[in-house]
Amino acid sequence: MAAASFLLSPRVTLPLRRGSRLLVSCSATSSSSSSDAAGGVGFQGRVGFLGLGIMGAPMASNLIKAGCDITVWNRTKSKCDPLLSLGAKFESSPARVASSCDVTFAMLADPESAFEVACGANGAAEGMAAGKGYVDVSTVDDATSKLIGKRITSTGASFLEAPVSGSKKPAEDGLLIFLTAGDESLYKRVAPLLDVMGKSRFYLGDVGNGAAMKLVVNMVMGSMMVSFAEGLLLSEKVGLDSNTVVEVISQGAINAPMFSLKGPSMVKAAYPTAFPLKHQQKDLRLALALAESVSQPIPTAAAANELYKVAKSLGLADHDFSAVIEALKAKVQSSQH
Ligand SMILES: NC(=O)C1=CN([C@@H]2O[C@H](COP(=O)(O)OP(=O)(O)OC[C@H]3O[C@@H](n4cnc5c(N)ncnc54)[C@H](OP(=O)(O)O)[C@@H]3O)[C@@H](O)[C@H]2O)C=CC1
Ligand SMILES: O=CCCC(=O)O
Repeated sequence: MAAASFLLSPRVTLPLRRGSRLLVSCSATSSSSSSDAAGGVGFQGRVGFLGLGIMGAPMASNLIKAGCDITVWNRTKSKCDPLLSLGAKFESSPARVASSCDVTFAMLADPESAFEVACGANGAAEGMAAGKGYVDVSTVDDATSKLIGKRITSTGASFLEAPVSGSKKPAEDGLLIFLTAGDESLYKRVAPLLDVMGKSRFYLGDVGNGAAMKLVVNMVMGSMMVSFAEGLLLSEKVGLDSNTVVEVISQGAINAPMFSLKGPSMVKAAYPTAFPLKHQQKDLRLALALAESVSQPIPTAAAANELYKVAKSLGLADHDFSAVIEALKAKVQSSQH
């Protein structure tokens, strides 16, 4: 196959950075079309799910609705209740989930919580053993992912990192994009489950490549949002109608679903949380560290990160990341006084 060529389905091999190969597996199927009778989705065994926040809850919910045998745990136990009503089982710690399940997924807030839940006291690693699998779908840095992978595999179990692109609605609709790396046989084993929760999946090789891919994507997204916010405020200042700006952008070369989705509510200063601002700032912080590790300047992302930090200090951490526009508004006000 020519170096730059690729096929859309079902599997694609592309050259990977640093001389190795990138194996890309694409599934163009949606959750419903990929389901079959066996175990609901073609996966035999019990599935654990740790972390039932904005993303974890709908992902686990889709697995239950597809007929999977799901056991859940969440630090705040009350968030398990809607899943238990749908038929999930409950265990009282990550270790107990892992020991009672064949494969366990984790969707945690950040590197610290992902490490704690996997490797801390009563963590998933304590319930792991040969034949089991751990799939971490949280957004973390490559170093944390490697540490978690090392601890999990020290038990004889397999490890796959699989952060996702796509937010609350794609999680609800089973349309996420999985950026996986690590144990390839575990990747193949859980593919039917990924296909319930997502519209496509990429296998990127060694642990760390999935985390890096996710941070690159979210670095671009965080900077795009700041640029968009600047455009909306500038247009308002010069007397343009912001809704018309959103419409014009949506018809041109810089159209992005994110602008059309978030723009109308940003104009109304409403920020219903899909992707919490604190997580976007975390991803920019991690992307900056990734860039520093290879001496790559990313000045636009660095500037965007500063604005998200200001937004956090204004009490906007749990709002949607589009609330970063409020940090720009605050800057204008402070420069006028
Ligand atoms: N929202 C989005 O659009 C997307 C988010 N992501 C990433 O997915 C991950 C989860 O995001 P999201 O669901 O939005 O986040 P939420 O903040 O809604 O959920 C975070 C989850 O982590 C748990 N948690 C936090 N700290 C700890 C801890 N110390 N110990 C145990 N559990 C803990 C929370 O438990 P509790 O309920 O007790 O607080 C909750 O289950 C993040 O890494 C995020 O960057 C990726 C793609 C899109
Ligand atoms: O990590 C969050 C990503 C949000 C999105 O892809 O829309």
